[in-house]
Amino acid sequence: MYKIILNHLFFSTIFTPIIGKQNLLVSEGHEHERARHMINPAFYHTNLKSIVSIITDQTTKTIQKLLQRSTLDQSEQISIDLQYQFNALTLSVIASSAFGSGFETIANAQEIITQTYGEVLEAIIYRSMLMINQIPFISKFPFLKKNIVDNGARMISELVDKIITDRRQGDTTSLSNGPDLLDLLLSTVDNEGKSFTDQEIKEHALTFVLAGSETTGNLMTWMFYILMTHKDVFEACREEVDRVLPNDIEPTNENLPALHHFSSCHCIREHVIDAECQLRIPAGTTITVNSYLLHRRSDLWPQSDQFDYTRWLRDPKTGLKPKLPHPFAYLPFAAGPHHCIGQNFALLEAKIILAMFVQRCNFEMIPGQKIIPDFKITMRTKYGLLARISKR
Ligand code: HEM
Repeated sequence: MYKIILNHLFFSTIFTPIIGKQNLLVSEGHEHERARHMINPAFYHTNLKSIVSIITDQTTKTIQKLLQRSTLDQSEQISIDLQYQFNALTLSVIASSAFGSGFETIANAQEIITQTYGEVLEAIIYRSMLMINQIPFISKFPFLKKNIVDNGARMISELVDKIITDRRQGDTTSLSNGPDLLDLLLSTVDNEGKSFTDQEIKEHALTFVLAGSETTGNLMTWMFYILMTHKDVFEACREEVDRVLPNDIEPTNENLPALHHFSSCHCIREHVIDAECQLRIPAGTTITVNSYLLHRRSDLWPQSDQFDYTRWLRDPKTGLKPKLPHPFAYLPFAAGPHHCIGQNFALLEAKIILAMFVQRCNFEMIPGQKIIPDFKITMRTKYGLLARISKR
């Protein structure tokens, strides 16, 4: 048996222009271990409690905006692209959690994070697909969207510098009733009592925004695709939310644990992991696990191509989670030292968004559209997910 050491070349070459090199996603070895140790506590369940109000606030705003749009013209059948909306919502949740009130008060902050950040990412992915980013010599030539990457990255960097300075000076605060991710990054220290530098803080915050927006946005999109195509799943969720959160009560830390159905989410993502396996693979080899196929292996999962949330429900007698068919059979958040640090954050966020939409809205899919998975690091729907939303 060989321990396979992972090489994060893929992430470092592709995302460096926007997140730099001193962050969890890209760093390795001692630097990564130190940062992980310093940041881990922010994502413990107890510390995430203060994020709940940010998620409910942002979700309430999105629902209000969508319902207003859908009632503007009753005669017209307004169709809404849920993929676009969920990606925007999850981006505003993570940006509000990472940057606090600076995200709302600093001029152009929202525009830079929601628009410029997206444009830079798109340009980076475009250039990576053409292998430009991966060849340092060619990546310096001023063509194929290089100006979008350079100018956008500079604007984002200057904005986050200002956000950090403002928070240090006490000009901005967390948007929740407790410390946010920026507070944690500013206050945490390593074993020798050393804090992160401002450059490290900036890169970690930008990495949270990068790693924590579209991933969860796509999860929501696929969840709503399931709800709109599986009436039984939708009804089970609605029955539960009406029982646990009647009369549009907002999700809180107290009532969230009673939403059992909403904890059963499936996520799909291409990624690389550390693993032990029975193949002889030279040390240092980069391996990519196709989690889409892994999660559909019929030798591991009964009725593997069916969506069945009941396979994730806890045993009603013991309260225990169901046992996996193999420790590495389910890897939406990867495994090993680089596994997703934001897993608890993502599942908490998904649960709240799902519960509030099911509680307050009716939605149906626009007929005749093609839903085609599109693999670009994460898995989106190629043409979005068009739906009609109305007030319940
Ligand atoms: C459904 C949503 C999500 C999925 C499916 C997901 C999946 C993953 C996966 C597979 C990795 C490992 C990548 C690798 O092998 O290097 C990862 C890493 C990471 N994720 Fe997530 N993620 C999600 C949400 C989030 C959120 C909400 C945050 C932040 C709040 C976040 C922050 C990170 C960070 C910082 C890393 C790098 C960790 C490290 O290398 O030490 N993720 N994620």
